[in-house]
Amino acid sequence: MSERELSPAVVIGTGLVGASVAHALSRAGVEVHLIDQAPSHAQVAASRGAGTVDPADPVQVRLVVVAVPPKALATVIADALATYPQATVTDVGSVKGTVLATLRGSVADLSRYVGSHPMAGSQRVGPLTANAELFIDRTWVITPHDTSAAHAVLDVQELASLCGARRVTMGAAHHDEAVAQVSHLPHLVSVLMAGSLTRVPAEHLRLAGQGLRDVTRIAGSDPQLWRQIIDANSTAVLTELRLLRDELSALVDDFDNPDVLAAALQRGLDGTRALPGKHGLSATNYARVVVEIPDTPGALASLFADIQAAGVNIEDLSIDHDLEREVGWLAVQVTPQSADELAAAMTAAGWVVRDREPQA
Ligand SMILES: NC(=O)c1ccc[n+]([C@@H]2O[C@H](COP(=O)([O-])OP(=O)(O)OC[C@H]3O[C@@H](n4cnc5c(N)ncnc54)[C@H](O)[C@@H]3O)[C@@H](O)[C@H]2O)c1
Ligand SMILES: O=C(O)C(=O)C[C@]1(C(=O)O)C=C[C@@H](O)C=C1
Repeated sequence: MSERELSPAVVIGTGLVGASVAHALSRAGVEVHLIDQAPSHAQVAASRGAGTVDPADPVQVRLVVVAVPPKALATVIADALATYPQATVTDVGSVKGTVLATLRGSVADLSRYVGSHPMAGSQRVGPLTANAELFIDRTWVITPHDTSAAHAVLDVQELASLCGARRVTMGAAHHDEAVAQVSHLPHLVSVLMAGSLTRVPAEHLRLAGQGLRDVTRIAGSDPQLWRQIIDANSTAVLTELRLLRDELSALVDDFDNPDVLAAALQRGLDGTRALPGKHGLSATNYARVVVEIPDTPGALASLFADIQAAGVNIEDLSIDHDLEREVGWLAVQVTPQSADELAAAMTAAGWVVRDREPQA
């Protein structure tokens, strides 16, 4: 149950993020009403247990979560503030400053509005891709403004907590500068890399391994949504793009100097180590144990049961699929001290352990 009363809540925009919030709130016992410009999206989300499409009594509503594309945010937030007179209104948009500026120009009293942004999502869209676990242990940025009421900030903090996220509070402009660096520039780099594959012959693409898939996953996102995100934060993104262009130019210009390449590779490694690890703690060096799994129903469940029986804590995991054979590989990341023990237990349980390697 919720520490603060957020019930009943309304979620407007029931795609990936909105429906995921709705699932998480419903699971926490909050009564959730779903609204979407495409009624079928709200119906699909409701049929999967995210809430109800029955309308809420507007005066009873305590919380409204707006999860529509960036261009529509300011209008929908302003409408929600007018329609639900007692509710705290938040949004989950990827950019905060431009939305706040538009609202300041159109809404007299913004005290019940507090922006927010869960740093979790995927390259997919729509209610079928939603899940209640999306935000667990992920960062949820809360961006109060100078006239946000304290109770509204507490409501949004409670929302993030009910979704299982770690809260970070900062101003809208600071948020936008940060996400240009950690989300929007990475997105564009992934897009440029994936775009370059359109000139690579198919026979070469067959050689692609997990590395290329890691680098290009987010380029598979909805171009329309991302056009709106980048447009809404264009000044900060352009600053980052220019810095990266200068770094790329310096590498190209001095490419025959082995020290320049060595420095670039080392800097990349330093960058990966600077990233916080699980639960926001500093990055840990895990070891990877890679186990082959047949592509059959129940194989993963029985593998997880054997890992649990071995008593080893999984820190992270990923699955890679063989393009030719009907198998996949589950790479389980564990502390270096547990890797030998896990590899031995897996082998004893009849699994094929392909690799056991320390990870930088
Ligand atoms: N995709 C991500 O990884 C991610 C992560 C965090 C935040 N966000 C932000 O969340 C918001 C939603 O993104 P998403 O990925 O869930 O997209 P989505 O396309 O899955 O969902 C958007 C939903 O909003 C509905 N919609 C559009 N205009 C509307 C309107 N005027 N009124 C009511 N409903 C409307 C659409 O029909 C759709 O169901 C965006 O602002 C995005 O910046 C996205
Ligand atoms: O695709 C993912 O894994 C994401 O988490 C997407 C991601 C991100 O860049 O971190 C993308 C945009 C959102 O505003 C928040 C999250």
